Amino acid sequence: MVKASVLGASGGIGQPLSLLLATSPLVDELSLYDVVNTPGVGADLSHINGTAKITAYLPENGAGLEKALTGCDIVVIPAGIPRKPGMTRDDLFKINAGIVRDLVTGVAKFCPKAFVLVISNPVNSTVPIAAEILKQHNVFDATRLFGVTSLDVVRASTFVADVVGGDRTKYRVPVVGGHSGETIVPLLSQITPSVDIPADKLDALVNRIQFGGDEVVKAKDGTGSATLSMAYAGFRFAQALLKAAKGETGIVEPTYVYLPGVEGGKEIQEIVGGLEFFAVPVELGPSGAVKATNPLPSATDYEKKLLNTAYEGLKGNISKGVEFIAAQNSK
Ligand SMILES: NC(=O)c1ccc[n+]([C@@H]2O[C@H](COP(=O)([O-])OP(=O)(O)OC[C@H]3O[C@@H](n4cnc5c(N)ncnc54)[C@H](O)[C@@H]3O)[C@@H](O)[C@H]2O)c1
Ligand SMILES: O=C(O)C[C@H](O)C(=O)O
Repeated sequence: MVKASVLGASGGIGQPLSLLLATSPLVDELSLYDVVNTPGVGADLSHINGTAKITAYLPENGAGLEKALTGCDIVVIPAGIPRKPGMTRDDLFKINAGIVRDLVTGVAKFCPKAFVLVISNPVNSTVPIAAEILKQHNVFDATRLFGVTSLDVVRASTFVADVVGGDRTKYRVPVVGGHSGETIVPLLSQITPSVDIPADKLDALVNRIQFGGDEVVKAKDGTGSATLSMAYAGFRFAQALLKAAKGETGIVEPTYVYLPGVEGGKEIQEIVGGLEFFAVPVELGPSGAVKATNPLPSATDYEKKLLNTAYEGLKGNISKGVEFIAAQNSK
């Protein structure tokens, strides 16, 4: 019996992500939680003749979150405001930091052993916030907390195929670092199946992967950011985790994790200048993150330059999240 929950289920990502989870044979119960509209979204999804039972909750002064989360094995969090043109993901911190703090407090209380998948931006900071909250409640297990960076991986496969041709579903690109602009580092020298990116196309391709989110924000012209591709990517990661939890082996997906708490992470932490959070391809298993793989030593000189820039950006983003919680504790 697998219970999944989507927090922010009525939103642009939440609805299509919930649709995908509702039709997954790996989910037995899907609980939808949002501050608005979950009765309607829940009624709608409950007419699908899938295997998942659909439940839907509004806050009800805290009781709704408790009911949504109790018994959950996996919690996906796309709650929070999206960007408008001209904004950075960090501009979302002011509002989304508090939303993630409160929702993860619910996770700590009502389903402390669940896998937690954070989509809400800025991921580089909201995942450290989630970790601090779970630590505060003495339930932090780094192998169960994931920043979802799958959209960068999905985009990388698509954009590589746009440049070199071939089957876009087959390219696997290790994308490491974080999830914003220059903290997103695609290791294009390690694509499988291997491809040669023409030297004169490399800068533009890397830039497109790093700033792919901006393309959508611009095209949506003030109405939000990527939702459908994000739902696809978020479902892809959730599904990988659920398959691994059921015992399927050999599943490796890039994700933003707390390095010191994942096997293989400490050695990566030394390379990335001591950063505690970093996205790398992670082997998934029944308990979540089984092993962080380390593609960094094989990075080309070109990629090492990108990595150095990413380290700088991430450092500030991570401490901003950690300090946000520390400041609240000292009040
Ligand atoms: N990780 C990624 O790759 C990635 C990709 C795309 C978007 N995002 C981020 O995901 C977030 C959501 O984007 P969206 O387009 O779905 O936004 P949206 O505004 O369409 O939906 C957000 C939903 O969150 C709900 N919400 C707000 N506060 C809440 C709370 N306290 N509890 C529960 N629900 C709450 C809102 O009611 C809304 O339904 C944004 O922060 C966006 O930047 C991340
Ligand atoms: O660009 C955004 O703000 C949303 C998301 O992080 C994305 O990469 O599409």
